[in-house]
Amino acid sequence: MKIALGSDHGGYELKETIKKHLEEKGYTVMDFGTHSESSCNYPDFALAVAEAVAKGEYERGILVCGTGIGISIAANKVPGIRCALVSDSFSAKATRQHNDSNVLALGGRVIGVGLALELVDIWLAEEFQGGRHKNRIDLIGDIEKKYFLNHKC
Ligand SMILES: O=C[C@H](O)[C@H](O)[C@H](O)COP(=O)(O)O
Repeated sequence: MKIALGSDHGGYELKETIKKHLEEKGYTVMDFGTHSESSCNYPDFALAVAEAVAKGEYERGILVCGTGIGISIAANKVPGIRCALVSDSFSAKATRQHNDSNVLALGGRVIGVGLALELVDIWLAEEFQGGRHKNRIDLIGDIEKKYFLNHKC
């Protein structure tokens, strides 16, 4: 599985730890930055990762900012992106099973490394259940069509 990673300065340290963890597990990882703890703007990295996932260049994306909130809000503006901000294992599992989330957002200033890596592993392993959940994903797609009719990545 090919995974796109991104963060701002608030998520930089955790993003680096996640990158090492995923590489050790044999995943192909592309780091879209940021590449230091210097202050930067999370929408830039959300856009880069979200577009790469929306275009199908990467199967999943993982984004980290201080809280995970800003970067998830920004990623969810890209049509086709279902970015889930997660800080517990039940939600990590459920958002794959029910929402078919294709981007995971984490808060580097919120959760510890141990929990973050556990959430990443759960989220990457879990499958979408389809069925009634597929209908709801299609309804989300309808909302995108209503507002982004002329948009192309
Ligand atoms: O939702 C936004 C993120 O948590 C950012 O990482 C945060 O706002 C950055 O804050 P600061 O510029 O004060 O480090």
